[in-house]
Amino acid sequence: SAPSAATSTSAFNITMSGTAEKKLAWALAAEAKGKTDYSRKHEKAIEYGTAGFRSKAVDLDHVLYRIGILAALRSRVKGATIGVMITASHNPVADNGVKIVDPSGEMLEILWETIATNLANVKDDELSATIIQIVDQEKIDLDKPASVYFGRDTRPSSPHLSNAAVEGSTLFNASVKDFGIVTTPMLHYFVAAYNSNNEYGIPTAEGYFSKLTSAFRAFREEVISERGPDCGDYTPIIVADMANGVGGPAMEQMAKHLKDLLTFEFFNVGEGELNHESGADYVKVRQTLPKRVRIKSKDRCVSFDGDADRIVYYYQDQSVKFRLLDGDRIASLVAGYIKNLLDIMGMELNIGVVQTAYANGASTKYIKEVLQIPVACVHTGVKHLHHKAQEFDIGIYFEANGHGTVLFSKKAKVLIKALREDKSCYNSSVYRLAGGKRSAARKMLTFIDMVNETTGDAIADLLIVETILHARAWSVETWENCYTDLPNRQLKVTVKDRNIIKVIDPQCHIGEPEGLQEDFDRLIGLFADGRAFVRPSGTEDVVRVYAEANTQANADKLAVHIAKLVHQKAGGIGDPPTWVIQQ
Ligand SMILES: CC(=O)N[C@H]1[C@@H](OP(=O)(O)O)O[C@H](CO)[C@@H](O)[C@@H]1O
Ligand SMILES: [Mg+2]
Repeated sequence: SAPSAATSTSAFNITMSGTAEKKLAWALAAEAKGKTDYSRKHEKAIEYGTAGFRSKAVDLDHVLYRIGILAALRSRVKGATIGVMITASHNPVADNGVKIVDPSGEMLEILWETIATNLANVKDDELSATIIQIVDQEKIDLDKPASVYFGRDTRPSSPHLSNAAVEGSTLFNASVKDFGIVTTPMLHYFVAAYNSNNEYGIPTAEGYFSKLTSAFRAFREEVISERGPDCGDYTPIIVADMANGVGGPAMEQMAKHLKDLLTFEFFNVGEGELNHESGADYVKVRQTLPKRVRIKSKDRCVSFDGDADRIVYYYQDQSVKFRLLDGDRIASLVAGYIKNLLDIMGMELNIGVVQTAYANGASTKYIKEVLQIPVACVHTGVKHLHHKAQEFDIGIYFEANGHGTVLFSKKAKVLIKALREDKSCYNSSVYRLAGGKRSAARKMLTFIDMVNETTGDAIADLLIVETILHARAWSVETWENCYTDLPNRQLKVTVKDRNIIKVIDPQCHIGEPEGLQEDFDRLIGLFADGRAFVRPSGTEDVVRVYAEANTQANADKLAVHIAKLVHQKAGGIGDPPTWVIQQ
């Protein structure tokens, strides 16, 4: 409705328009409800970190309520639907968290992270003033409609926290749609699809599964029509560890769509504790099989994380040795295949891979030197990778932990479509038309429909990996033979204040404490192929240590030495780290 004429209120003795009245009334109501139902019960500050707010679930009531309010405000600023996902991803089951999804499905704009952090931390009786401040600063028109989509993971605390957020949004007059238990990438997709007026897809679970699986099927048919049904060393059987998270129900639904093409053997689909001794993070960090999974030698296995935005592959070789194919491997596989299609199409698009310091040095070398594709290194956190990848016509980004996707620019899509349709850009200097090219263009376009361009998506990534392995007629071993990983080790160190450590660049060189980088450098110099760095985690109260070297024993040794230095120079808590304890 239109703002009403200016009025004055005796209580505040100021002249206000209808919107100002509404602002005050809503802000006061929010504060009153906050005090009674969602009060801030502790003094611990919380920060919108690498992946939103994360903490012990019991500390989050007020945060979720306030984020519900913020989402309703953000929706008005953007004139679009905003997403709120309640999850703490791979964290233990007692944790929880929340992230906000912006209109085109990407992570919340960085400027608003500060606004969110401030709103989450103010005292109960400062809530109305803070809300008013946000409304004024961002010039938010409360007469505009607002719409918020909600999703949550399988944590026992999630329904309650979701309700808190829904109440916040409802109080600010947002229309609310709760998708219940969904994967994080599904919620990103729903938001993007709805805001695109269904151009990106239909914003329902069925719309999501049918978009991805139709593309998967179409791609297979294209490959089979070209080369026949023989797919060499590729086998369509996958052992899948779902970490007792949202991946279980989602994958079971997806598998139904593709039961004639892929066979799954599922483990950890909800019978046990979330992320406990299973899941992508457990497998990646420990470099070992998840528990409660039965596999035979050479079975191709995957693990998702708790909210199904990460995937890692692995298998056991003939000598029962665990072999990991992580996010770096997926990036290499995808980049190599896309480059190949571009070569067939004769299309000179600007393609790049985005990694972080956690990428295995061997993968970076392979992508640069063998695939001849440029590699960019950015700070940890998907938002950084996503933004960097947008600078390319085709940007492939993956964190080593298996979180990533592929982004295609508008220009890339238009050119590839034109080539497939053999119309508008015919004879353009960008490409030459010849036999086989249109088939490659068709493949690229179905590939684009199969990836989730809004964020890393374990289900979509599984489908693209399976597609490429099938198209290349590769086994998991052929894939692994592309390059040999440098042995590496990750450790955690608990310190009094992890933010004492300041990194100055994406490679994580240390700015503070002073002199620590020089100590690291001296140590690293003693190890062949040595590389090591530390950074404060954005999701856990620890400093993370990463080291790689020519042998596993050396990588372990380097990691422990670096961890000891951190403990010593940055206020370590408890005993200095040793490898035995960390295991
Ligand atoms: C080494 C590592 O895997 N770090 C993860 C982890 O962040 P930290 O800031 O390292 O806690 O969680 C993030 C969110 O899932 C993910 O983006 C990131 O890659
Ligand atoms: Mg996750």
